[in-house]
Amino acid sequence: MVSCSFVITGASTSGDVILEVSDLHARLVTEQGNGREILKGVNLTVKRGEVHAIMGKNGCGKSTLSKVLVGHPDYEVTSGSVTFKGEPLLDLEPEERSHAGLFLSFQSPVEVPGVSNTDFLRMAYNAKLQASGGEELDPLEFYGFLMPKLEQLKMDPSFLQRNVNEGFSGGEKKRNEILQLAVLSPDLGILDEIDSGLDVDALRDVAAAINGYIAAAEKDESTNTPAMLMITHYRRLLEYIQPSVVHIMLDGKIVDSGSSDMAQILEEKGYDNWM
Ligand SMILES: Nc1ncnc2c1ncn2[C@@H]1O[C@H](COP(=O)(O)OP(=O)(O)OP(=O)(O)O)[C@@H](O)[C@H]1O
Repeated sequence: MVSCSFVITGASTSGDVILEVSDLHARLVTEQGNGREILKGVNLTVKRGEVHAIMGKNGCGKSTLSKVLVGHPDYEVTSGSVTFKGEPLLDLEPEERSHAGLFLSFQSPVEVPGVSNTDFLRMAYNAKLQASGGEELDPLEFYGFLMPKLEQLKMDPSFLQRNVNEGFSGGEKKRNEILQLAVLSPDLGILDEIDSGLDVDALRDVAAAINGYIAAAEKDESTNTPAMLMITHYRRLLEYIQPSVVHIMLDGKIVDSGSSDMAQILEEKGYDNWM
């Protein structure tokens, strides 16, 4: 079993608070949503070097939380606050949040016909470099940057020539999300049900790719220590990637937080234990 407790030593920034969510309320502003409140007072503190898992019943607001954090236009924050790396997050545009170091993996990654994976990754990487005043990488330089990432994640280079997610299997799409994560190396990576729809082997491969990313981030002294927030329904993922904290979310709120044992209790007793 590949297991990794993501408690990073070495980097001086490990342990700093990276995300602070305080009494966050948000409602839907889509036509069908009818202004319904989904987040009803979420509190969450994530420090560098930690992996947090959020588990909760269908429809309790887990994905909404992740989308509100990245600034999805379907939701409006009605009260509460979020700071990211010590600065207010909610006034930033989605693109600015990404450039600030926030990354959300898609639950159902979209296909982008006609755009090769390499070009897509290079555009995303260069946009981030540009935003921080860095110099863009040309295709050759980017290739040199990308190849070690592929090796870290044990991904086949043939992935790069194909169009983004076009014809990819479910497991390949999820691994491609992890490749994007590794290229952008965000301060906080949010993985929304990265394990959904995967068979046992694909889950192991995706978990190994995440652990590969974590191990590389651990060694890389040139970047700040990142943190991860994983939304999942299944304990199985947490057997491969051991979280620092597990949160239980019910009806728009985090109602309990604890060690990874909580996922075991959840499996045995169900959500009734918290209702
Ligand atoms: N864009 C939207 N339009 C209409 N309803 C929405 C939208 N986004 C979320 N909702 C509703 O808000 C509620 C919370 O949804 P959300 O996706 O956050 O739940 P979840 O906890 O991630 O659920 P699951 O575990 O099933 O993925 C659900 O009732 C959902 O139908």
